[in-house]
Amino acid sequence: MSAARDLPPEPETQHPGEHAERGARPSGPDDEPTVAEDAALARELAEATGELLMTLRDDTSTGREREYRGDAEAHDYLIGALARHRPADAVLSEEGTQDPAPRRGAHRLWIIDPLDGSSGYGRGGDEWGVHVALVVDGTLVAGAVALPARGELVDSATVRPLPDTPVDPEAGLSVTVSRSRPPMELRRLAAAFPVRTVAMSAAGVKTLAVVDGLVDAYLHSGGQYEWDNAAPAAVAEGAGVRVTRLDGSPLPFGADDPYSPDLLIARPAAHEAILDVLLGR
Ligand SMILES: Nc1ncnc2c1ncn2[C@@H]1O[C@H](COP(=O)(O)O)[C@@H](OP(=O)(O)O)[C@H]1O
Ligand SMILES: [Mg+2]
Repeated sequence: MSAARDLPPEPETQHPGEHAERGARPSGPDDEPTVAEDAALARELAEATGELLMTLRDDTSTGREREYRGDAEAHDYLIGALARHRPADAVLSEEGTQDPAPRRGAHRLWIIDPLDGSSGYGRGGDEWGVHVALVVDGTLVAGAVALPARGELVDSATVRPLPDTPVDPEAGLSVTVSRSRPPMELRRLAAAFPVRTVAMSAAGVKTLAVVDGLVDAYLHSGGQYEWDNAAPAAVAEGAGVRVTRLDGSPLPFGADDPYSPDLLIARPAAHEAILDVLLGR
């Protein structure tokens, strides 16, 4: 037997859009749910949490109290539902404990943001969402994003593939960015080609703007957390949209520290054009 054959197998680095069969089981025993079943559960839970948040929004007055209750009640609902549907799985939630011990080394880890864009929710706007994603052995395999006030609900297994087109350097690119924390990299992009900046709140709202073909890219720097981008990244990759950090490396998922420094979510040609500028290629 050769030395190479004695080595343990390479860890899987598949992302949702790369599964040959969208329903394939990524790893683990045969009685585990398939990716399609997990994506369907993510969708069902994001939808139900969104309905809960819509009811709460209509029953409370504008402001911080609504925001806090939205965060807490959506978290409690999702934690309870995951405990019923997937009792053996670990969960990382924005509103949960930050102690990594209970989820460290988990085979299956749900990463949830029960209410992304909570300040917009508190104000009564429509730029907020629910994120539910699943990471298996460190690989993002499924996710769903609900934007209940906009009537949008997508999951990584059934999202419509986004067609790609070449970048026209004369026309430039449209890039959605955080309304409150726009990235400083915009200046370097604008020096290379025309950039139309579109400010939006909430990571799911910006990601779905790319997935729906309304803008070419979503660029963020200055920090975020895994719960902000796990489900959006899963849905984007399911649609054939590229998701990386600004240095071109994969986004981290399942680390002890859920901090996620920066990201670029863009259709393939736009992703390449933007990284060419940022990396000086
Ligand atoms: N610099 C930063 N540090 C930490 N979190 C950030 C951040 N910039 C954005 N985020 C988080 O990313 C999500 C989307 O932000 P934005 O709307 O500005 O794009 C928000 O999540 P929450 O609303 O769940 O807190 C926000 O808190
Ligand atoms: Mg968030």
